[in-house]
Amino acid sequence: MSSIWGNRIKISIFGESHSNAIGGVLDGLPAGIKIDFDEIMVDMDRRAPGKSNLSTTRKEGDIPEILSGYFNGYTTGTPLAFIIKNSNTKSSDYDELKNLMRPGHGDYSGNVRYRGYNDYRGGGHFSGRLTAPLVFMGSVAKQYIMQKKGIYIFSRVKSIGDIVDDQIDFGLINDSILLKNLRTKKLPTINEQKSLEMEEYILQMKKNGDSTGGVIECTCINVPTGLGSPFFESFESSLSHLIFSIPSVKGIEFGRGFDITKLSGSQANDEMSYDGNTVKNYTNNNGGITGGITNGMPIVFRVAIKPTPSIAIPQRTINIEQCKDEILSIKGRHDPCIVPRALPVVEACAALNIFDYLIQMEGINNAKSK
Ligand SMILES: Cc1cc2nc3c(=O)[nH]c(=O)nc-3n(C[C@H](O)[C@H](O)[C@H](O)COP(=O)(O)O)c2cc1C
Ligand SMILES: C=C(O[C@@H]1CC(C(=O)O)=C[C@@H](OP(=O)(O)O)[C@H]1O)C(=O)O
Repeated sequence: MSSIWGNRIKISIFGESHSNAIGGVLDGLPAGIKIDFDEIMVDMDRRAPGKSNLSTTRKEGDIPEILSGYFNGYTTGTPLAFIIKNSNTKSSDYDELKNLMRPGHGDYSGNVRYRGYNDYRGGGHFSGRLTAPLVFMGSVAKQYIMQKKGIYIFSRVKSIGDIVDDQIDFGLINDSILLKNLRTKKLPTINEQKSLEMEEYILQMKKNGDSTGGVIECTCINVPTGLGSPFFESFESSLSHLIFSIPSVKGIEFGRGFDITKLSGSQANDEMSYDGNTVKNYTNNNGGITGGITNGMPIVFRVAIKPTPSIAIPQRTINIEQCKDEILSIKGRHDPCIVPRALPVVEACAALNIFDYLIQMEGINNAKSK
């Protein structure tokens, strides 16, 4: 099935951008987790539409309504089911898009895949809106892994177009980076001047009726050593599976990523030492994962987000009703850049992946062994 993920936990999402509601089910949660809804709303608001001039103008509260699995302030251990209402739909924006396929969106491939039965309004089930349930479930996972293991996840905008933020030395993640309180910012960067340049660039693209993409860098610290497996259940592969579920993602790289190929072995290897009882690496070129298994260093990965497909600049496309070529200029409400709203979604995927493996590890550690 296409909308379910997980091994130890199972998550599923449902709904369409213009249906009554979207939602999800998170199954496999331990009983007795206290959920802080104020904390969850911080992440929901970071993703929600209509919050800034860098976003689509559609306005939604994005308040999750719990249907089951939660009682007297704690998870019950049974499936946590919830909905998020859709209210500010404007389906007339999509009248002509029933037959005119938006280049870069899922309209044509989705029409073929679902034999024309797909709900095309607002992108239907293909919409970036379906990332709201992911953020809710990821936020619950974040709270669990933070409370249990002190795992902390943060992300920043690494680049927008050709504007690139400063490098972080991932061998040396320290409080000064964490204290920058990245998640309160509109376009979180390490170098604040870069953030201003990025904003200006996005607004220029918006004015031109165009859009832009960028790269998100996500870091997870205090992740225990030993999560993952070699081959098919490597930590990287399950995380990539989730990350590629985010509409608009075109790539992911870990640690030094593709650039590691430019180093020699002696430069690329992360040399090791004991720090008391803890094993540390002097560098983190492998992004905290070796052999498909976490090695105790921060997990560091970057996600490539393409430019928003729906743009006002006229583009060539097809009319599937009349089987002819046409020119399309899209007039609805769209994000000039998806990156700022996708940050909490990327963090949610990281949290859910860690959560899934932690539950497995705790099962293994609780089992009797010789
Ligand atoms: C948070 C978020 C917001 C998005 N907003 C828009 C949007 O306003 N307009 C648009 O055309 N695509 C938007 N997208 C991207 C499309 O949903 C996506 O490009 C489309 O489903 C096709 O999937 P693909 O890009 O993975 O091939 C958004 C994606 C996300 C994650
Ligand atoms: C509503 C959201 O973003 C939407 C994502 C989206 C798309 O094609 O992905 C298209 C737009 O939908 P509409 O045309 O209905 O305004 C965005 O506004 C959201 O993410 O919550």
